[in-house]
Amino acid sequence: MKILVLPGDGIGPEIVAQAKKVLNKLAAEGMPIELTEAPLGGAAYDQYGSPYPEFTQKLAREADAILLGAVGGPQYDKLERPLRPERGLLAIRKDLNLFANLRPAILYPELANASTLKPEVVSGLDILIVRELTGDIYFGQPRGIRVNDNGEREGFNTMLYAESEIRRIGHVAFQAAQKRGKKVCSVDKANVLETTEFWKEIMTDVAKEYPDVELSHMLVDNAAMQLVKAPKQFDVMVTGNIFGDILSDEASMLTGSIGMLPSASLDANNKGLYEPSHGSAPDIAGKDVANPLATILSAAMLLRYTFNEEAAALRIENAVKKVLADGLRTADIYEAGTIKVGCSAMGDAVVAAL
Ligand SMILES: NC(=O)c1ccc[n+]([C@@H]2O[C@H](COP(=O)([O-])OP(=O)(O)OC[C@H]3O[C@@H](n4cnc5c(N)ncnc54)[C@H](O)[C@@H]3O)[C@@H](O)[C@H]2O)c1
Ligand SMILES: CC(C)[C@H](C(=O)O)[C@@H](O)C(=O)O
Ligand SMILES: [Mg+2]
Repeated sequence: MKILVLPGDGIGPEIVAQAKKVLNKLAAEGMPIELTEAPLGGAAYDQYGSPYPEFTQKLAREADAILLGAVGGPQYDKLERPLRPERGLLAIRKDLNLFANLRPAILYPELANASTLKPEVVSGLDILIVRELTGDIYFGQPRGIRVNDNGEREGFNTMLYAESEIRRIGHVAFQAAQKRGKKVCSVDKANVLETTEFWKEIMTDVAKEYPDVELSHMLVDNAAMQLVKAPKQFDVMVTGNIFGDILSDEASMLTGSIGMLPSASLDANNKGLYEPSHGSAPDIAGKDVANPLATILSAAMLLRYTFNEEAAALRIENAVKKVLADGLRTADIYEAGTIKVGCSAMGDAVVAAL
C-alpha cells in the first residue's frame, strides 16, 4: 500500500500530520502501509521552483494513492500563473487523470447545531456530490488575458466538455446512486451555456443504461438555492468542474463546517488523490486550531476506494463519530457545552478512539 503524502501549504502540514497518525496506527497494527512524502504547491515552488516538480510527479505516478493537505497562500498570488500553487494541484489531477471527484456531504448527528440550517431541515443529510475534475472551464483552451481589437485588455476562458468526458463521469454518478438512494440530479446551466446543454443531453443518454436510477436535471442557480432550502431532496448530484467546486463548498456548511468535508479524486482504476475539500486556510495556519477531521475522513476514503479496506475505513469514521460524541470540537464546530481542542489534540483523540 504505497501512499504518497503531500502536506502542501498553510494548514496542510498540520492537518496531514493528524491523518498520518491514524495511518501510522493502522500500520503499527500490521496493515502494510508505506508512507513517502513530497512537496506540492507553494512548498514545491519554494524547494524546486515548480508547483508540481518532477520529483513529486515521479512519486505520484508510482504511488497507489495520494493524501494531500491543501495548497496556496497569499505569498504566492503574485507569481506568474503557471508557477502558482493551485496550478500544481490542477497539474497533478490532470497528469494522473483523476476525473472523478467524490465529495460526500454528511451531517453527523452530533453536529446538528453546528449546521447553518435548522436541525429539521438538515438532520440525516447524506449527499454525494460527483464533480468532474479534469475538464470544463478549468482546462479549456484558449484561455488567458489579452488585448482585444479595441485596444482594451480582456480575460477569457473556454468552457469545454467532450462527450467521452461527460459519459465517464455520468457512469460514476449513476453507479454510485445504484449503491445509495437511486437518484441522480445533474446540475447544469443549459438555459444559457451550450457546453452544459450538451452535458444535459449526454447525461440523459447515459441514464438509459441505469433504469433503476431516477435522473433529474436542475439549473445551477436553482441547485444552489435548493441546497440551502431543502437539501435532503438530493441523493447524488453530478456536475461539471466549476459548478461542483462551488456547490461542494456550499454543501459543506450544511454539515457544520468546511473542515468536515473530505474528498476522493479517482481515475478509471480507483487510483486516487484524497484531500479535504477546503483550502490552505492561511488565516489560521500555524496556530494548531484547524479542523483535521476532513483530512482524516479523506484517509478513510483512501482506504475504501483505492484499497478496498472497508472495515478500516469504517473504523476511522466510527472513531470520528466517537470523538464528536465525546464532545470534542475544534474551533470551527465549537458550541457552548462542548470541549474545545486544537488540531493536534483532535488527531490524538481520533487515534485513541480507533
Ligand atoms: N484543494 C486545495 O488545495 C484548495 C482548496 C480551496 C482553496 N485553496 C487555496 O487555499 C487558499 C485559501 O483559500 P480560501 O481562504 O478561499 O479557502 P479556505 O478553504 O482555505 O478557507 C476558507 C475559510 O474556511 C476556513 N477553513 C478552511 N479549512 C478549515 C479547517 N480545516 N478548519 C477550520 N477552518 C477552516 C478558513 O480559516 C477560512 O476562514 C487559496 O490560495 C486557495 O487557492 C486550495
Ligand atoms: C485550489 C483550487 C484549484 C481547487 C479547485 O478549484 O478545484 C479547490 O478550490 C478545490 O475545491 O479543490
Ligand atoms: Mg474548492
